[in-house]
Parts: sequence; structure tokens; C-alpha cells
Amino acid sequence: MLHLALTGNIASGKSTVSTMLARHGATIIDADQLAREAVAVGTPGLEAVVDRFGAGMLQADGSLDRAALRRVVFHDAAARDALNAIVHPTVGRLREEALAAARTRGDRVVISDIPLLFEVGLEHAFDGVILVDAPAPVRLERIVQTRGLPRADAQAMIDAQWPSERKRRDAHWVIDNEGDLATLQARVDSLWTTLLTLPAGGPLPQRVPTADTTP
Ligand SMILES: CC(C)(COP(=O)(O)OP(=O)(O)OC[C@H]1O[C@@H](n2cnc3c(N)ncnc32)[C@H](O)[C@@H]1O)[C@@H](O)C(=O)NCCC(=O)NCCS
Ligand SMILES: Nc1ncnc2c1ncn2[C@@H]1O[C@H](COP(=O)(O)OP(=O)(O)OP(=O)(O)O)[C@@H](O)[C@H]1O
Repeated sequence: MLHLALTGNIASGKSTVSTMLARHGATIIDADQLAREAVAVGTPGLEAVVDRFGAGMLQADGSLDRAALRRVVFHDAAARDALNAIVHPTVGRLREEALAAARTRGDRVVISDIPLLFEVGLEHAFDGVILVDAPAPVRLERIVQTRGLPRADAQAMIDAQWPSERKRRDAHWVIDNEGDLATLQARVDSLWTTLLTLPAGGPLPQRVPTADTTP
């Protein structure tokens, strides 16, 4: 089994790329989705969030008020660390479970979508790392347009992550996503062709240049 990490800063296009890779047949393990499960109604995770941040973080139906928590943690690094400490261990455990299931099924290519891969120092736990990137102003516009957030809130989310320049150096493949979706699809198709030539679990070339993924 080839197990790769897919990462990239907020609104770089990770989910779009992972959907394209899934259509090619990859198994996707999505950390944002696992993070939602970690704080679902009735979990110790949600209880811990309420203990730390107060009952104001709940909606009337008892589920997490994500917008309320977002407004707190993206303007306060200590609060963000506290939330990460609650959520990340559960996300790690759920990822291991999903990975074990993929192994049992005999899946060929498994891709773990992990937004904070480099920030949490997980990059060496995989056979290789795919980074999706787009310039910060493009990402800012995407957040404002698709999430309908105020510009300052969108910028705070961008500022909560490492600049991508630092991540590009350590990725095996960089997919630039500054253009249209057809260009992105062509880049993902090209990457998939490359992935199929790799030995499962074998050594990967170190840091393949961006041009290699550009058709
Ligand atoms: C703060 C929360 C409730 C906001 O929810 P919301 O629905 O608005 O955003 P969503 O979960 O879709 O995340 C959107 C993007 O924000 C970025 N992001 C999320 N959490 C963090 C964080 N702790 N630090 C930096 N960036 C983050 C990621 O790029 C992510 O893809 C949520 O992001 C959360 O629970 N974050 C903590 C868990 C976490 O670290 N998730 C990231 C993957 S494990
Ligand atoms: N090349 C593109 N052209 C136009 N829109 C795009 C392109 N790539 C992504 N988008 C749009 O930008 C938004 C963000 O993309 P996506 O959700 O894939 O990013 P992400 O990196 O997974 O973001 P997040 O960190 O918030 O989970 C989506 O609405 C998506 O449809």
C-alpha cells in the first residue's frame, strides 16, 4: 500500500484535489472530517470543548457551534493550541483505524488529507507528501466568496498556518492551483499516472520539482 499525505493551506484546493484523486481510485482519509467526528454530539471531545470554551460554543440542538469556536480560536493562538490538544489525539486515532481498514481491504493508494501536516510535524509518517498551493491573495478571495466570511476573519485563518514557502521545500510533489479547474484536473491526472508507477511502500524520489506534475 502506498500511503501519501495531501496537505496545503486553507482554500488551496486540497478537497478539490482529493475528490479528483478519489475518482481515480485513491482511498481518502480526511482529517477535517475526522476532526468533526471527534467533537460530534455525545463525544468526550465535545464535552472537553465546552469545559474549556464554555456552553456558548453549543447550538440550541446541543451540537458544536463551529462559527462561534472559529471566531475564538483564529484570533487567539493559545485558544487554538488548547483546541488542537483536545481534537488532534482523537483525529490521530481515527486515522489509524481508517488506515487499518484500508490495509485489510488491500487498497493500493491511500491519501491522508491533513491540513496541518507540517505544523504538527507529521510529514515523515508517510511514503510521500503532496502539497497543493495557491497564492495567499487567491486563497483569501476563495474563503470570502465560498464561506461568506469577513475579510479579517479569512485573513486570520490564513495567518494561523505556516506560509506555504516553508512547506514547498519539503513536499515530494507540489500542485499549483492558481488557475482554472481544468488546469488543476490535468495536473492531478499527471500526478496520478506518476503515482501508479511507484512501488508500494518503496523509496520515493526526494522532492520532485513542481514542473514534473505540470502537463
Ligand atoms: C475551529 C473549527 C471549529 C472551525 O470550523 P469550520 O467549519 O469553520 O472550519 P473547518 O473545520 O472546515 O476547517 C477549515 C480549514 O481551517 C483550517 N484549520 C482548522 N483548524 C485549524 C487549526 N487548529 N489551526 C490552523 N488552521 C486550522 C484548515 O485549513 C481547515 O481545512 C474547526 O476548524 C476545528 O475544529 N479545528 C480544530 C481541529 C483541527 O485542527 N482541524 C484541522 C485538521 S485536524
Ligand atoms: N482552480 C480553481 N478554480 C476555481 N475555484 C477553485 C479552484 N480550486 C478550488 N476552488 C474552490 O475554492 C474553494 C476552496 O477549495 P477546497 O475546498 O478544495 O480547498 P481546501 O484546501 O480543501 O480548503 P479548506 O482548507 O478550507 O478545507 C472551493 O469552493 C473550491 O471549489
